Amino acid sequence: MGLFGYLLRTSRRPFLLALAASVISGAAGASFIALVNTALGRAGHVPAAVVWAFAGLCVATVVTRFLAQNLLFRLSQGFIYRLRRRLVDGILDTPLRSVEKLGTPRLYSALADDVVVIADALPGLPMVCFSATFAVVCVVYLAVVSPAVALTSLLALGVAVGVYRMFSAYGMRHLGAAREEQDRLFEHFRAVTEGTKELKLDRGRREALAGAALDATATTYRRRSVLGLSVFEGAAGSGQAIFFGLIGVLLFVFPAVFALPARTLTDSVMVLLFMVSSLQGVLTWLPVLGRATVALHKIEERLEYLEGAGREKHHDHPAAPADWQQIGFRGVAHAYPGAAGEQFVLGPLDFTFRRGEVLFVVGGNGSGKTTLAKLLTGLYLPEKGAVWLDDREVTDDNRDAYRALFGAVFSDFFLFESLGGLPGTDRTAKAEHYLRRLQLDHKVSIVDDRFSTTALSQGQRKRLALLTACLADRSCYVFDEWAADQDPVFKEFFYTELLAELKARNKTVVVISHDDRYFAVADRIVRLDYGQIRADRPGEDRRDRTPEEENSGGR
Ligand SMILES: Nc1ncnc2c1ncn2[C@@H]1O[C@H](COP(=O)(O)OP(=O)(O)OP(=O)(O)O)[C@@H](O)[C@H]1O
Repeated sequence: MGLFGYLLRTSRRPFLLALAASVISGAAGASFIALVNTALGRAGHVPAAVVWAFAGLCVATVVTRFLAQNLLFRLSQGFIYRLRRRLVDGILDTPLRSVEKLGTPRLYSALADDVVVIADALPGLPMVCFSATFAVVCVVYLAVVSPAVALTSLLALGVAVGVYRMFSAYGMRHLGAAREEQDRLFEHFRAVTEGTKELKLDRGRREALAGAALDATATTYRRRSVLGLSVFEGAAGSGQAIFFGLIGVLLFVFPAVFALPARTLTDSVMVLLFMVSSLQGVLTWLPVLGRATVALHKIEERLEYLEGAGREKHHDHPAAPADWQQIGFRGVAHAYPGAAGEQFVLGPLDFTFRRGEVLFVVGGNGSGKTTLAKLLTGLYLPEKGAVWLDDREVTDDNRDAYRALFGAVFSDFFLFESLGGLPGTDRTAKAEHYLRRLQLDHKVSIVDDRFSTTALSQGQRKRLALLTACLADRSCYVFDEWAADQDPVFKEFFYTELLAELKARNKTVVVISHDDRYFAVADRIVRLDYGQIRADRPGEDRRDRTPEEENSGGR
């Protein structure tokens, strides 16, 4: 669907209002030209009514044009906001796994670039409406002056539209191909911004990635864009040439064939010149419209993907019972398809997480610990089996409330600067308390409900993430290799003080860890091995295992 159709569907009333204002403005503008011609024809004997009409049309053209522009500016800003909002809501409401499959570069590209391309194109819409109406009124005026001229102009308009459609189909193909390259460009940009250190250290990779690969993609993008935009420019040039040709026909052919009076000829040519200058703006805007149409298709494609992946329900479901006693996995399984057809499968798992226990999940790299944590926290939906909270199955209807039981720090955590949304009117005091305990009070303070800085070492940033999780005050915590970046003092604090404290407050704590030195603090240790639970035993019992055994079992 084109930009006009989309606007009509999503913002019918304001769009039609703006169109009406543009149409009135275009009609007033063209009538103004006709009036000028009439006044020129009277050669000094102009009736007062014409003078008043002249003044009225001056004011009407300017006012309605301003009104149309203003309405469309508002409409386009609202449209952009709603488009971004739909994308953001789509990302937040779509199951995490589907968002992961789409990948951040594609989402960034839609949010940051496509929306801006559309925003750039929208202000041109009033001009199109104005010019289209202007052209219609001019043709009507020409029909009054000379039906033959009007018919020829209509014919020229028809040819111009036909040529444009032919060109634009071709141009759109190239702009579409350029847009595909843009996703790849964003992937390279991500590699450059997130892999700056590695690229600085490694000239070979820098040249391969930031040089050859980026250049190749950028070159294809540029070539396709230039070709697509040039085709549109070509369409604009052809449109202009057709109108110049029309004026030539009027000047040199019509007087001979139709014996047109000189006055009629002058009027017609003058109107056509105004028409050409009014259409000129539209013609230069066509490439912008082409890009915007491609961008809109891309956004619609992303939205369709997100919506097709199934919306998660976020409604005001009653909170999960605060006194829950256990979370049960019943035949829970999750599979990641592999590149060469092979896949990693976690489960099917039958397992119970008990209230108030400290449970360590151990196992080699890639054995499925993080996947298990995502299933436990309700971030991944089980592909098979079900998660049960006491005697209630976690379903689409109550998953949002179920997720509210968890506080988590994943190994790829995101640190929010703001404390907004965290519970408690005294959260600043609590945050300051934890800052002292985590020995960050000399670095960070709370200013206006935000951390004064998050420009810290990775271990310190993880401490802030832990602080945030603690402020959320949930009944079950998941820490995915939290201590991996901590110095010995903080490892000790985490494993011996914090875990004990959380347990004393009847929290369930699931700790993914490779720190075999501290396995003894666990009430229970679960060892994963190639996606299966190989051992589920009390904390003490694992002492007969070597660290190598504890950490084996990945791919
Ligand atoms: N986003 C993903 N897409 C495809 N496959 C994935 C993805 N994440 C994980 N996997 C696959 O799932 C397996 C288990 O990954 P997971 O992150 O759960 O392991 P882990 O035990 O937490 O590993 P580690 O100790 O290295 O953090 C991996 O071997 C990998 O093949």
